[in-house]
Amino acid sequence: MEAMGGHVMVPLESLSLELPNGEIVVGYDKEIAALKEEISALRSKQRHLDRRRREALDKLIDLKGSIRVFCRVRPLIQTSNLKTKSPVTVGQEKIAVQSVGIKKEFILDRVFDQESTQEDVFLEVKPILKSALDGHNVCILAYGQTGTGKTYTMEGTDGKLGIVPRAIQELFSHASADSSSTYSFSISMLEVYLGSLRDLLAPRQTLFRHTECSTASNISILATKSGSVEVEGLTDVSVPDLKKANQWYCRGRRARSTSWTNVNDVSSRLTRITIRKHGVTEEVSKLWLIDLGGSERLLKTGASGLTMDEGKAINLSLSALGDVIAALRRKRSHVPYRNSKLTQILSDSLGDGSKVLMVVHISPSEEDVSETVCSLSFAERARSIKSNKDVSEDLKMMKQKRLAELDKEICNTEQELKYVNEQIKKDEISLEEKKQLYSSVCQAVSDEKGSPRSTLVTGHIDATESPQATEKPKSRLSNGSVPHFMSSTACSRQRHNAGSHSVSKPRLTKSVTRHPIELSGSQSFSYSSCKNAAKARSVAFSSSVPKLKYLPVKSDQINISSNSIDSTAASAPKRRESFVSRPAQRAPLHQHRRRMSSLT
Ligand SMILES: Nc1ncnc2c1ncn2[C@@H]1O[C@H](COP(=O)(O)OP(=O)(O)OP(=O)(O)O)[C@@H](O)[C@H]1O
Repeated sequence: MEAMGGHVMVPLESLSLELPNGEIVVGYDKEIAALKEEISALRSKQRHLDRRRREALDKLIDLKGSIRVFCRVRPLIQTSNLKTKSPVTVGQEKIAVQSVGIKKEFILDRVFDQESTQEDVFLEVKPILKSALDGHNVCILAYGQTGTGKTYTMEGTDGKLGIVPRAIQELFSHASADSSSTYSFSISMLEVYLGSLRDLLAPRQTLFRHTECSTASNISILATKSGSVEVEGLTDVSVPDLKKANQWYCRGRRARSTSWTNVNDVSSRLTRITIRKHGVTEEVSKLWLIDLGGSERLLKTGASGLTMDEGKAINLSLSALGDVIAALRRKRSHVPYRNSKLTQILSDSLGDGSKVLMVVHISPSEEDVSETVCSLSFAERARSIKSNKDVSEDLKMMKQKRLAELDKEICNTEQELKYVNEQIKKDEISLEEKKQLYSSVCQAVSDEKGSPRSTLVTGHIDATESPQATEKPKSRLSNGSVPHFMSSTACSRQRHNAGSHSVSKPRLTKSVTRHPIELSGSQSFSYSSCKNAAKARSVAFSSSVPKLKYLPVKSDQINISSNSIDSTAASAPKRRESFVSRPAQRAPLHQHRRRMSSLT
């Protein structure tokens, strides 16, 4: 505090605030600095945990195989009263087909029986979605004979949502829970029919089935030098929230079902979600969700004409996909992506660093048994991991143990991350509240009418009777009902008890800390005006927000007016921010002394 023309100058950082309940708020800057420090430490922990989680997930997926194949058996649809035994027997990772002249067993990564629910399937899909959020390109494909449930698995029905709507939901919920990064998503949908591509989200849909199909698409596939693929001309809609994403997804579904009538079984439908993760660097990844055309063989259907062409096209597309997967599995240097439109589009999402999940669908009916065997043979070939039957028991056990360890590590890290994320959110809210409170005080200063150099009346101090109290307040501990930083001082409690008349007078309190109020160096506080401003402002504040009340004076910084020099004056730091008292509002010295002593 300095003396200026008979006015007492109080360092701005000495400011304290009084809450409506009489509590005194002190040490704001320390609180804010501590919070900032804590948030920064939590963020660094968050990055560390996220790295650990990613590494564990990568290892887990690699160990499980970057091309995983599941099988789902559709429930039996009874076409006649004749009850026949299903040729299919299902285990957890095993499926046996037994019929006249057929006895085969297939090993896959996971088999879902007829009773499996959409939730069961999605639970197994979830880890791969995390991989997509971590920056890997991911492909989830539904393969199988017509009518075996591909669309049911991918899209689902109203009450039983399939993988696509659940995945969209999961992406948004993950993005909102992850405070370490921000994500943005966009969606595209297209259909591949007879080797042509159709944009399902284009503003106007072109209906074509026969001659138009070769000319209707203006989509072209471009491979960039870096190996990524651009589908030029394909509509890509940015979706800021789940609602918008669902709206566009439904629109794409409608476009598909209303335009190319009756081609659903011979066309492949692709939904692409582009994930942008904004952090220090931007990571872009693609999540492809694909409902492939029916895989039945042409000979069986006895097709001719257009149906024959459609069958050939889908067969070409599926066999090209099979060839690509086989080449990838065998780690061949040449992967034949160019053999079909489908594999060209997916070329950067099936290869190195990508994760592929294929859900092969089969019918439990006796009449479909040969198609079932074909589909399962395709499935087994596609797996990147050798069948367990070729692996020794010891190795199997070791693998299971390692998988369980990684699973546990991911689970624990996610728990820790969840806790850290919540803590960051809480701290950020708390920090924001404190900053707002401070900015309100600053606003009170700038509201000072007329003068940019606002003044704060602190009371007159006689040269001979400078305050002696220099000790810190004994306790600022919370009484439990308010945060600890808002605990009352002895002074506030005394004043609160003393009645309202004393409240109206300017007071001196000890300041404990500096307050980093963002004022220009020339600004200072006027007690009276601030009090009024703060009172007025308290309408806008929540009821718990304090009004400016106190005139904190750091006693060891108290300086005396020009003609009476305090002994501490020489050592007192001179600050540009100061509060100047007005003689008319000076408090008698004895009042001041009493108050100062009450602080001890
Ligand atoms: N797991 C299941 N649970 C209950 N109903 C199912 C299941 N799988 C398929 N269905 C039903 O079987 C019928 C055929 O399924 P769906 O249309 O999904 O087959 P699809 O393989 O997509 O056929 P397409 O190749 O013609 O598109 C639908 O009525 C669907 O609701």
